[in-house]
Amino acid sequence: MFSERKVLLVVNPISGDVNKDVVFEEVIETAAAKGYDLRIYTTTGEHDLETIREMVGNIKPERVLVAGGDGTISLTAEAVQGSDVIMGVIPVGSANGLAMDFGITGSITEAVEVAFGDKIIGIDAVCINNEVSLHLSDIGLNALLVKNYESSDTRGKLGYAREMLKTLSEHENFLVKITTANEVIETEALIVIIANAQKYGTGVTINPTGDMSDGFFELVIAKKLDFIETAKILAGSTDFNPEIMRVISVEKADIECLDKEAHFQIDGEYKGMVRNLEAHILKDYIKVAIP
Ligand SMILES: Nc1ncnc2c1ncn2[C@@H]1O[C@H](COP(=O)(O)OP(=O)(O)OP(=O)(O)O)[C@@H](O)[C@H]1O
Repeated sequence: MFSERKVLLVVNPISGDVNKDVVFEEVIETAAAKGYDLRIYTTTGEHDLETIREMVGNIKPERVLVAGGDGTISLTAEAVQGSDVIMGVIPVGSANGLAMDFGITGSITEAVEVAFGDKIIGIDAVCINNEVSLHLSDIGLNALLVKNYESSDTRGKLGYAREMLKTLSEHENFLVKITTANEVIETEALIVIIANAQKYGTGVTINPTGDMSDGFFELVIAKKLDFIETAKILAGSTDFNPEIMRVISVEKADIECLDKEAHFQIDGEYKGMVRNLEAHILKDYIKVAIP
């Protein structure tokens, strides 16, 4: 059947440990039932951004469905950004923090239903040193953990715990100067998080007030690991002890590490050591189908 309504499915064959056959079956069936002409792209790990961008330009799909982890979702968002295309998310990665923040937590069948559904919202992104962060980026402790985890050969929860202990013993606090439209903060920090979303892929909420569509991002500045403040975060409280933790909502910020370089990660990908970061919001970066 020839249809003017086209949908492109992007699948990362290696993400998570989920058999992608179920994804193919569900999407093929639903696309046919809804009268969509379906095209499929399987990522290769090489030049995927350019290829998806080119396919979107040529095919002009109404929607692009993406089945993968956070990495593949961010990549696809970047490829379709600037068009009117709606992105549908089928979370099948080892880290699905982004999908969790979109409220997409059910089965593959449910995710496919949502991806073809009518509830659409605009999602902001944060531009950090000319790179795009859809989710959570940071300098300090967690970025060092991402680095250690990436370079270790262990996987899973046990491997994560082992790298966490190693990271805690290696990490040193740093001095940071943060300049926003309203204030200049100079402080010692364990971590500074640039948060568009609320939760890390592990499910830990770090930014309870985060709203991906409000035109702001949050800076979460923590000076030390503190049981009470951590418990408050987990309980969704925002009433932090300012001596230990601050959360501020901004549209733009300059961050300077004053005494040494700090480890830096964007959306779970280690980016090396940095001295300076410039971050600003990219309002309404992409349209996403949500439950
Ligand atoms: N066909 C492929 N072969 C090997 N690597 C691939 C392939 N397609 C995509 N990739 C790689 O997969 C990574 C993205 O994985 P994604 O985030 O979707 O899933 P994940 O299971 O959550 O992965 P991770 O554990 O690395 O977060 C990218 O590094 C990308 O280069």
